Amino acid sequence: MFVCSRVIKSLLDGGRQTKAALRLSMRTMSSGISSQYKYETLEVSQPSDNVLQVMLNRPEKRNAMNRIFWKEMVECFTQIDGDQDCRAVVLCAAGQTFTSGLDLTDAQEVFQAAEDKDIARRAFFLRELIRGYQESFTVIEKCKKPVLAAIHSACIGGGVDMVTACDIRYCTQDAWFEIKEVDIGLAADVGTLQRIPKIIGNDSLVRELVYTGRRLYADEAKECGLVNRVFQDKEVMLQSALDLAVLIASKSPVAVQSSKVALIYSRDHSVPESLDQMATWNMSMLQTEDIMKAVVALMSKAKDPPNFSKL
Ligand SMILES: CC/C=C\C=C\CC(=O)SCCNC(=O)CCNC(=O)[C@H](O)C(C)(C)COP(=O)(O)OP(=O)(O)OC[C@H]1O[C@@H](n2cnc3c(N)ncnc32)[C@H](O)[C@@H]1OP(=O)(O)O
Repeated sequence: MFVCSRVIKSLLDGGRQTKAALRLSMRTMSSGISSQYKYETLEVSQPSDNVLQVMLNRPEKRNAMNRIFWKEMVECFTQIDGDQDCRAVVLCAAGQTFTSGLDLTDAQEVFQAAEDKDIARRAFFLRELIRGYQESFTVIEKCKKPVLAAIHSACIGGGVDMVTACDIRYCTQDAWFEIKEVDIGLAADVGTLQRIPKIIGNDSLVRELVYTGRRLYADEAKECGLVNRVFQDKEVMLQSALDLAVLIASKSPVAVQSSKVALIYSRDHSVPESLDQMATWNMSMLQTEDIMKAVVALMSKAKDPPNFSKL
């Protein structure tokens, strides 16, 4: 009886919330998502309900990562994490190149700022700087909404750091990846070395790529598991990435976002620790109305997915 009344209540609430959500989403679309997400190096759009597209937008510089970009990534993904209307994100890039990585001209100026400091102060400055740049991509992992990277053409240096922090990677047939840092005399320091071994699970290949800076082309990237799908061109890839984001956004946000948190936790912890985290997490999440809604929809063979409330 209790379960039954909860089901009916949740269905009724769902109806009310659908209308409210529809009104809000119409309002959002009419006021324009770009007025809520104002960035210089990133263009944010809403291609579909509950889905945001974040596009690197310095095509004339091949989307090189300058200091504004490093700052805006943190602001943008923090904003997305708190955006109840967003349930999945597509990360793509404008122009002919996905990204040429670190903006070498800008970086030179940034490093020069510490030149006249004493050696210890310069070291502290650089440490803070690197920690800040690391955060620009870790924020993708901290954002509970799944982030799908749609990569075309060149993905160099910092680009590999960035996409390895994403949940899912698609690329075009003409895509190539380059862990370029060795060629500019440094060890990659903003995420690639920490994340890529866990993604492709081939230590020998990782070391080859890291020590040589050679290009990894689309087919090999798929073969080793860096990407899971390769598309003939950018347009087809973006449509497929959007379709996937829409599908993810149709699921319970409680289920999807809890899964992301658990997957990242378990990557960094032992199986027993991760099972414990899962049990503690789900002792709250199992009480969600989403389970009831999903089960009712499943059992009644509903054509459309249930309307899950904002999270
Ligand atoms: C704390 C440290 C944190 C992060 C560290 C990350 C490390 C890295 O990212 S290492 C990788 C650094 N990047 C590179 O070495 C790539 C350099 N660029 C290229 O190889 C090429 O530009 C290209 C990406 C292959 C594209 O070639 P093409 O299509 O022929 O374009 P270009 O004519 O070369 O460039 C057009 C325009 O963009 C400027 N530009 C390109 N890349 C960068 C860059 N990385 N930094 C700054 N500017 C870049 C280039 O200078 C041109 O500018 P103009 O004003 O038009 O001359």
